[in-house]
Amino acid sequence: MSETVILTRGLRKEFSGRRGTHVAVDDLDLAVPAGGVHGFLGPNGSGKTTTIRMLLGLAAPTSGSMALFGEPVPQRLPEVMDRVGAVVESPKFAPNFTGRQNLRLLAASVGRSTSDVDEALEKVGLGQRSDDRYRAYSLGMKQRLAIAATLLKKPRLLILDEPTNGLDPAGIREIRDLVKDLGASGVTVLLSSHILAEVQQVCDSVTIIGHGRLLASGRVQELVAATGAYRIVVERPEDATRALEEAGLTAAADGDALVVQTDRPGSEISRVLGEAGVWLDELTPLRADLESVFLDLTEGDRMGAMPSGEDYR
Ligand SMILES: Nc1ncnc2c1ncn2[C@@H]1O[C@H](COP(=O)(O)OP(=O)(O)OP(=O)(O)O)[C@@H](O)[C@H]1O
Repeated sequence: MSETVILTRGLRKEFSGRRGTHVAVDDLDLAVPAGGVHGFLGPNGSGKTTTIRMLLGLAAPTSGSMALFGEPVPQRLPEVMDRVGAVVESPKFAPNFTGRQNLRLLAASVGRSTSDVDEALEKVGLGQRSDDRYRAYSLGMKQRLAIAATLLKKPRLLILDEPTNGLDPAGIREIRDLVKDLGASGVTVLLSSHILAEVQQVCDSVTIIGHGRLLASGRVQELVAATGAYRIVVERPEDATRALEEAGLTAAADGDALVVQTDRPGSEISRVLGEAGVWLDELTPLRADLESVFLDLTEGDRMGAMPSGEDYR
């Protein structure tokens, strides 16, 4: 069985304010397996940052337990922190120094070499821009430098909290490609986001939360399992519709194709049509995408979390 890199059990965080107690994280069981990219998804205010802050010892849980690499945290954080890199808040870099100079300073303070710096800059693809001043960097370049800084210690777990926030589409694509490469290189990446399209393209597995509670967790392929519908293309749609209806199946026209809603296997459709002498050109199972799964699961949470009229993305 693969190692569980992040594990929480019954994790809870309450904030007390003038208006009483607010539960930001509620009985959360999180399990992130080693290797690949794990999406940590939820609408704004659902408790992602609070969970990450607790894992990193930046906030104290109200109750529950947490472990990183099997070691209880925060108790044993000092022992595991050299295996963990995190970009949670925007890191402070010197604006008049170049990206490379900033990283060299950092490397010197943590006992890393200039070749470690070069390697990290190479990995995040800053290339020649490494020698430009930090203040001239775009938001995406700043984000990549922040990731390069965490790579200096060659972490086995990388925690990125909404790394594409505020980036333009090109910047989002760059970070997405980088995260994908890092996951493929053997680093376990926890990627928090509320942008579904982005996560679906990079993540191997996901945890979806709403109002601090676990809503779903698993491999992306499993979460977006077949919806019980097939799209078929046949030469004689009228004959196909009739044959399917006689077999108790309904088919609705969808452009040149037909959509058949059924929980029966696709082979059944092909048998019914074959027996009626209608041959299939195409039969495709229709799948929900992660976005529809997410929207279904978090519908109530989004309504609670967002002021009316605001786009939660
Ligand atoms: N220090 C704090 N004091 C009081 N309430 C807080 C504090 N930090 C977070 N919260 C509240 O806890 C809830 C969860 O916030 P959190 O930032 O963890 O959500 P998130 O899922 O990371 O959201 P986003 O996607 O907007 O970053 C929110 O209702 C937030 O207002």
